[in-house]
Amino acid sequence: MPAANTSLSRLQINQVRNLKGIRLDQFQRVNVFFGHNGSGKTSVLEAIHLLGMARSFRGSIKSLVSHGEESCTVFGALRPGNTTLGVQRSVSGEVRIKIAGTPVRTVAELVEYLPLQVINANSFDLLMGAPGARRRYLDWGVFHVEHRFFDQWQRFQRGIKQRNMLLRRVKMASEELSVWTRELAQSGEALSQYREAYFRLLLPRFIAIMARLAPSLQGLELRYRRGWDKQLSYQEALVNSTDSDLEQGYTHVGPQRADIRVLTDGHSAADTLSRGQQKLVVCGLKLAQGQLMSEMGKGHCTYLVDDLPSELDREHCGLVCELLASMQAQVFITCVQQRDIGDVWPDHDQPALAMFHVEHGEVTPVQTGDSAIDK
Ligand SMILES: Nc1ncnc2c1ncn2[C@@H]1O[C@H](COP(=O)(O)OP(=O)(O)OP(=O)(O)O)[C@@H](O)[C@H]1O
Repeated sequence: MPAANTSLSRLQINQVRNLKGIRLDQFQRVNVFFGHNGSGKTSVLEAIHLLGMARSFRGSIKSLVSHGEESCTVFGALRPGNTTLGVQRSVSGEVRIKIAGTPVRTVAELVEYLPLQVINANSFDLLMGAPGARRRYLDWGVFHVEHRFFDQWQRFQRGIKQRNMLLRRVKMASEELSVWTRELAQSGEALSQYREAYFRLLLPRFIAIMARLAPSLQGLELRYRRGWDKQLSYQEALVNSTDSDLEQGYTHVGPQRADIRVLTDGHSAADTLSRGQQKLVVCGLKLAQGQLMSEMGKGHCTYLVDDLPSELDREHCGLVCELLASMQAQVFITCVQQRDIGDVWPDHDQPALAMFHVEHGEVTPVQTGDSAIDK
């Protein structure tokens, strides 16, 4: 089992985009990567994501591997305990994962070691995208605080696949369909209860964080929808929808349709908020999850924040930094100029900052007192 409060102490990156062979072991709690466009800052975050999740947070594995190479590898060591993680992905689709030198078969085993929260341009999907993005967000949180959730989630995925296959095969309700309906009702109900319990804990933390991040945003609300009529049990809802399920060949109701609605004064936040306000809400959602995780004794998650200053004015960028600092989580953050984060990170937390200059795929640690580079 991973230790509760892990942080990355060493990182080795081979053949990830323009990062050919990088070794870093000077990490602090807050690690800022600065440099010009196209220098490789986001690729460093992607490499850490690969280490924690065995996949990229943008694009395919094929695009992640340096052009002309067959595979990319990331190796890291965690504090405390010096547990090592290693992930190799090849363009042919092969995945190799090692924990403490021992090969493991599933990504689920890996993700517990370095729980990651990403804030980047894709995070706007939380507001603007399809419900799947919000379900993944919710499930990330439930997975990391409720160890029984994953079994139910897997059971539900198996159940819905079977039931949908059957719906396409048979033309009318059958004994076999009733069996799979009952099985799905059980796992779906359990899955949904874990999500709802998690959401109830998350909501007040999100609201409190938003009051600090954007006090002028009045009437911000999150509403959870579980994916079927709230007056009915899941079994009842499935039975009621059997006819249309048979007609169209798939299961219409259930946790696979769950969603979180984000509202401001009763209006959809996606349609109402400015881009900067949307970014603050996204940061609030991600920070609330990290806070809840550590309050529940599950340790800190690690934040990967790509280009924090974009879309935010200096004051709001500073507020996000203050919250990140107060969480005591390890943070890897990118910006164009050193001062973009250096100047807004809270004074009292400056000793926790490490700066890295990224240029043409090379990463160089910079003394924080050093004014040589574009501060
Ligand atoms: N598969 C690849 N092989 C080699 N180089 C690549 C590959 N994919 C992307 N690159 C290059 O790697 C560089 C690093 O891109 P990255 O997105 O990390 O830059 P960045 O520093 O985050 O830039 P920005 O500030 O513009 O977001 C870019 O110059 C890009 O063209």
